[in-house]
Amino acid sequence: MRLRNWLFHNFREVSRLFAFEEIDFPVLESEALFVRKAGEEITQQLYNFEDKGGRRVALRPELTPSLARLVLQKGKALSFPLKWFTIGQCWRYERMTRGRRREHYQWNMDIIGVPGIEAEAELLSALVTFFKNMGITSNDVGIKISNRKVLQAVLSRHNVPDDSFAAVCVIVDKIEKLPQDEIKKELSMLGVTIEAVNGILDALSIRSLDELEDLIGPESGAVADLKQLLNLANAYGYDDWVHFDASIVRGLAYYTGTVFEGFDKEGRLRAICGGGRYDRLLATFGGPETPACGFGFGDAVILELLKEKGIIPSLRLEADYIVIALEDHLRQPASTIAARLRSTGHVVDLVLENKRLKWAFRQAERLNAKRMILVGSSEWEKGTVRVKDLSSGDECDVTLDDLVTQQNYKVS
Ligand SMILES: OCc1cccc(Br)n1
Repeated sequence: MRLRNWLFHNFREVSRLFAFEEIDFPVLESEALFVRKAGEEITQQLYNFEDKGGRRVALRPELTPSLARLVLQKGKALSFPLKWFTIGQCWRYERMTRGRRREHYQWNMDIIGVPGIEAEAELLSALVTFFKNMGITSNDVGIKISNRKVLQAVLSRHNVPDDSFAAVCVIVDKIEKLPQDEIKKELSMLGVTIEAVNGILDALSIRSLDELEDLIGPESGAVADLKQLLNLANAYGYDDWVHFDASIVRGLAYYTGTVFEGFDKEGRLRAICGGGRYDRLLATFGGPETPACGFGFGDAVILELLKEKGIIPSLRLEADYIVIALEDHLRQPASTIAARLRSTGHVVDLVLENKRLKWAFRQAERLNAKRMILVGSSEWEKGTVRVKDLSSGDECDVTLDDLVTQQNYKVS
């Protein structure tokens, strides 16, 4: 929990810095929100069931569809653009034999209502800010960016029907995970000719925007968008973090334009985060055409990376005081002392049972307590308590008022 809270605090800090509003949605949604026909792994592993009311429901596998539903539900009450973020638990149903987690937490930031590439540039800046705040450099992590319009241009050149586009993207996203003949087989099952498949593979191997311009020309706007995105990256000061890479398509069906993916440069981990533009999603839920883009950032890979880099701080509990009544009849004064110290903002661990002093010293170590307050009858009869500094061992007797106001005494 300390690790998770530290990570989420950093997610929240970046979201706050970018003036994004936190939102939340139910973990349990109507199954229909996630049913899509593009063959995505995320929809094939839906943690879905029928509830006692006979409803088809699912534990959400991602957050973006819920966001789209909320935007539509709020409708005219919203003033665009929306800059929303959330951190939410997501689920999938994996066979346990695969030994993979069925739940994880995802940080999402989304900008709704901005058609321009400025929205993507802002989201990428948030990602880079997060990485830098965590002590990660552009030598450790990069962000590959591309645009699905590249694939769209290639497919239309080969007369692949538009309604296969999403399914083709889902298959092409697996290009580095499956053998090439498996990819070719799955694509040909979609009616993609072998010429088209080779056209796709050629396009994905492009590594420069000039090459891309030669291949698809200026019509789709992909080259212009990517050039402007790289210019904005330079203006923000994160150009050394982002690279055009045509092989990036991402595996979610609803992306329509820019796509991006954070990766570790040692190439040992799965994608750290990913996102893109999804201008059609709200329309598919019956809403108006609404430009939108966002990213998802899971809690698993980033923690693996931070552990590998050895940059997770020691997340120790830090108590100021541990208070112990040395005899049972002193329990009430001990409670009064703890309450008075806490009312002035001090972190106090009050020993609640009859414990030996040896136990209290071990507890103090566990809590990294700075001082111990020993409430003993002879001191208490004189209106004082014994304060012991747990690093120097020095101690002195102090009245309760001096203890709370930290005046008229010094124990180093
Ligand atoms: O990123 C895919 C995913 C979705 C839900 C739960 C888990 Br674990 N992983």
